Formats: sequence, C-alpha cells, structure tokens
Amino acid sequence: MQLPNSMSIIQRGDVDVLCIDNEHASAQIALFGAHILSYIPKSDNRERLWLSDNAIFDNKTPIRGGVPVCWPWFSDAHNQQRDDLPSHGFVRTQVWHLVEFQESEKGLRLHFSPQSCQGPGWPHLTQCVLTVDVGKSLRISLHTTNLDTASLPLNCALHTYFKVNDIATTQLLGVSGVYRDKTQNWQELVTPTPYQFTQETDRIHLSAIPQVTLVDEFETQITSSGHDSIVVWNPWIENSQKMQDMSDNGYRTMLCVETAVTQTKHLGAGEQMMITQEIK
Ligand SMILES: O=P(O)(O)OC[C@H]1O[C@@H](O)[C@H](O)[C@@H](O)[C@@H]1O
Repeated sequence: MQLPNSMSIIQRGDVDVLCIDNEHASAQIALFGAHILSYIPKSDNRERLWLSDNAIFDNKTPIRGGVPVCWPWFSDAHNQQRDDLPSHGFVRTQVWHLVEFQESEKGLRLHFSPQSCQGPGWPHLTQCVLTVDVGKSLRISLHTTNLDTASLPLNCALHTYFKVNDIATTQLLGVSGVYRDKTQNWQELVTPTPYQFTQETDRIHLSAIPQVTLVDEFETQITSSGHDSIVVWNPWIENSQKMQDMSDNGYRTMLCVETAVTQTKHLGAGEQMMITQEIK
C-alpha cells in the first residue's frame, strides 16, 4: 500500500511505528497493538499522551503508556472465570494491519485490523477494527461486529495514559456517581469532589460519563461514547517500583482515563458496537 504523504515509518526496538505529521497535529502509532504512542496538536504543541521511559518495544510485551486497546475483555478476564488468559485481552499483543486510510482537510483517518480476531478464550467469529483520526483532535473508535450465529459477551477499553505535569496537583472534572474500587475489595463508593490523587487509584466508574476534563497546568478534554464505564487508574509508588516497564517515579506524570465497556455487552448475532474516545 502506498503511504499517505503525511506519514513515514520508523522502528522503535522491534516495533514498526507510523509517524504522522499533518497541518493539524503529529502522532505516532505502533503497529504492535495499533497502539497510539504520541499525539501533539499543533494548536499548542503539547503532548497529550504519556509513554513510559521504560516501555518495552519487543513486539511481545504490551507497551506501557499511550493508548492500549483492550479487547475482547477488560482487565483480568474474571468475567470468564479463567486465570490463564492475558490481562486486557489478546489484541494489544498482536501486530495490526493498516487496512485503509483517507486524507482530507480535516486530517488523516486510519483503519487498522488485528492479525486475528480469534484467540485463547475467544472462539467467536468477530471483526474488530480500530479507526484513528489525527486532526485538531485525536479521535479513536473501536468497532466490533459479531459475525457469529450466537450472542457473545464483550468488554473492551481504550486504556489511555494521559501525560500530566504533576499527579499531586491534577484534578478530574465531570466524573460523578458510584464507582467500584479495586483497591478496596471492589467496594461500591461515591465519587469524591474534588477528584484528586493522593494514593493508588483503580476505579471503575459505572456510568456512561460523556465528558471528563483533566485539569493540570492545562486542560485536556476527553469525550466518550458507546461505553458503560470510565476507568481511572494510577498505580502510585509501590506498584510503579514493581513494574519492570515503569520508572519508580513514573506514576507522578501519568493518569489513565479509560473509555470502557466493563459491564458486559451481549452482542447479538450480526450486531455491531463501537466505543469512541476523543481527546482535545
Ligand atoms: O498492567 P496492565 O495489564 O497493563 O494493567 C494496568 C491496569 O489497567 C487498569 O485498567 C486496571 O484497572 C488496573 O487494575 C491495571 O493494573
């Protein structure tokens, strides 16, 4: 396939990375996982995504940072009662194909599909496509079609790591309602106001919150659709120290705000669904 004018390819370790540079923004997308690593709009030249200094680019290990695509389950697959399955599904550790692109005055639209939509714990016939729009905003859509003859149980997430100046002075606006707290035995608790960070945070907010603002030195707008949850995660110091692909202080400059389906969508035969996260 001939590449669009605004795109070149580089190597990071063993991973092929698409570099996009158009009049609106620059971005980097690894083919391993169709994993967006960087997005910098030209309106302010500010990097929106966090990528670990110790991220591993070996075409095997999930990349720590950017936008991991979690599909067809979220987290440790406990919904399926199977401990042997990889956390966050199996497509973030596949090399994806760029199947199509369109260039327009709005920017570049890219469509990716994984090597295979079947994997361990997922015998179903499905199609999964990731569409990325690199323009004045970064728009990411994960589209699933059930090609099987029976209904199937789906969870998924766009697990975005946002770059923050200092987690101690970061706030989230727009999040309300109840959440399940993984750090407190999955207790259901009420979202605090103001929403700030002083310790390990691992929360599934159980509603389709459409708009979240990440307030740091600057403001980042996160718009979601098609989801049933927003997940908020910061591992804090002890977990950062334990993770091989994260520096000890890595937690200080990142916050995950994830657009997710965690409450299991039963997708009927022939049915489609899509989750979208837009970042400005
Ligand atoms: O280390 P992983 O598999 O990329 O997962 C990172 C985190 O992802 C978050 O979405 C989960 O809520 C956390 O529990 C998990 O630790």
